[in-house]
Amino acid sequence: MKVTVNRKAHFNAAHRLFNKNWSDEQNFEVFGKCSYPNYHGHNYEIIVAVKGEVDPETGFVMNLDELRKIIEVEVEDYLDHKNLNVDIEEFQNVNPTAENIVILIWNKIRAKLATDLELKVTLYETPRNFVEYAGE
Ligand SMILES: Nc1nc2c(c(=O)[nH]1)N=C([C@H](O)[C@H](O)COP(=O)(O)OP(=O)(O)OP(=O)(O)O)CN2
Ligand SMILES: [Zn+2]
Repeated sequence: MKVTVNRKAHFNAAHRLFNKNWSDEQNFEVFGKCSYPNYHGHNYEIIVAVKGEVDPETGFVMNLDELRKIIEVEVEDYLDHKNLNVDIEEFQNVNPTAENIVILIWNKIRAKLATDLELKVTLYETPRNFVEYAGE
């Protein structure tokens, strides 16, 4: 019997969505206001869902305090109050869309979890725009 444990977190970050090979007009056509050159910010919310068997000795799938610490180091310390285009190595040549941000977060958390645990990350870029990634 598998159970999913969830932990919410948030970070604030600035970004600009654009393709460097396109003109400002082309970028505005595709990315709209998100392509403005001087960046803009979002209050990102995440839900980290870890699924696995309940350990009969602890009653835990995993200790949520351990998950809290992983998120703090891998997500909050890494992304909070950063300019994603400028400060984050992975976005030097990759557009920091919600899709690409959730993949980055998933990869960083995945590397810290036991292999028998399943992981899904949900990222809210705005209260109405959100993406999900489970490593498929
Ligand atoms: N597939 C994607 N589409 C869009 C992304 C994205 O990351 N992936 N990102 C953006 C913008 O960065 C941003 O999310 C849009 O912000 P905003 O216009 O404020 O979004 P809302 O729809 O929530 O605002 P409303 O008030 O409802 O207009 C765009 N597309
Ligand atoms: Zn944006």
